[in-house]
Amino acid sequence: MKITAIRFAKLKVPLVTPFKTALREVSFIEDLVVIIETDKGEIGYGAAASTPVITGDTHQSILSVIKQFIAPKLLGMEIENLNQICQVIQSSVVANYSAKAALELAVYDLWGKLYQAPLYKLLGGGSQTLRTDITISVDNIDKMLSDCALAVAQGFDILKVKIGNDLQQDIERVKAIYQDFGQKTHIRLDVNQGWNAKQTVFALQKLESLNVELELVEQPVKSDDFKGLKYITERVNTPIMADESAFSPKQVIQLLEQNVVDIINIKVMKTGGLSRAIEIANITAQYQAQCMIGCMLEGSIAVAGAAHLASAKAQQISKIDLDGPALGQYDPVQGGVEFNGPAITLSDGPGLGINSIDTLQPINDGVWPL
Ligand SMILES: C[C@H](N)C(=O)N[C@H](CCC(=O)O)C(=O)O
Ligand SMILES: [Mg+2]
Repeated sequence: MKITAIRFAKLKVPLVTPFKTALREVSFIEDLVVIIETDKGEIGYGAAASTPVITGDTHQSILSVIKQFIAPKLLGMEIENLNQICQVIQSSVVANYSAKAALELAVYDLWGKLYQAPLYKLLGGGSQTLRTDITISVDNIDKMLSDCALAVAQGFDILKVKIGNDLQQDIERVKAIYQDFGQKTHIRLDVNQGWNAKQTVFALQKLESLNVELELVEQPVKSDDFKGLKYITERVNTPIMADESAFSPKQVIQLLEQNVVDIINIKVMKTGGLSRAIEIANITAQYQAQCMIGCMLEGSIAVAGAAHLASAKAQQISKIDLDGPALGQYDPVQGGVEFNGPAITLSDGPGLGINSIDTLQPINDGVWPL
């Protein structure tokens, strides 16, 4: 099965409530969809989110990097040579991880179709169902409490609470949420780089002294502040997780080798797809460190890839933050992953298991080669 062309489209889904973090605020899930065509008539789906404040990638940059630097090298390649294709994708250009992720996802989808098996089975096998947390956007305390109540009513028992835009208010937000929901849910915090090291130690020691039990705190300080992360990890009992600091296998080795953090958040938009995500999951296992599979605010095409990986790598990946599609008003993708509250069910169809996609908006000039 040979790669013959690549098509591009956009997919836009309105959110139930605006997604607000210390880094950005958005009201839609917007994916650039990549469709790889083959000489056998099979197509593979991949997708990428635009998160310039985290990856530096936009839909425009993803599209031009694929067309200009990567796609010309993929034309004619055999899907059965999966590792070789991933190597070409990874080495065609530096960085641009979201572009690489979208392409790798579509290639892995086709690999499953070639062997007529769901991806999680080809990757080693695992459970067909997973449980995700849900994100609570940073907002005023009343809105955050009502969002938590809604999430709990929908069956979620792990809340990923966004904070990081005001230290004192953040402490009050966490205290209020813990008071109302701390007994019935696990609470994760994601600061999205909003604090510095001393502020983090102050806030977490304060919360610990009040017996506020947090499952983990994600990326409290700037992505390049490894010294700050280590300073925090050495001074608090709450587990510290790296997100924006952990893109590459090399960074993950440094983070774990030097005891900079306790946990790693793997996202395919940061690793450049599944091949490096697998590599990082294996590295965390070597260090006997825990890891999470996470997502950007992205729809269910890319999340399906991450979910198949999480299923097959359940020994390494113990925490799941794949709630992107659950935050949308609807899911235009049929097959793939199905959400029912916190439960994610993987399709048993081949590859990612996607059957069809509604409301795809083709992009002008969005076919390669033209
Ligand atoms: C959606 C997911 N639960 C999440 O919170 N991801 C964020 C980044 C999302 C974005 O800005 O698109 C994270 O873990 O930092
Ligand atoms: Mg994060």
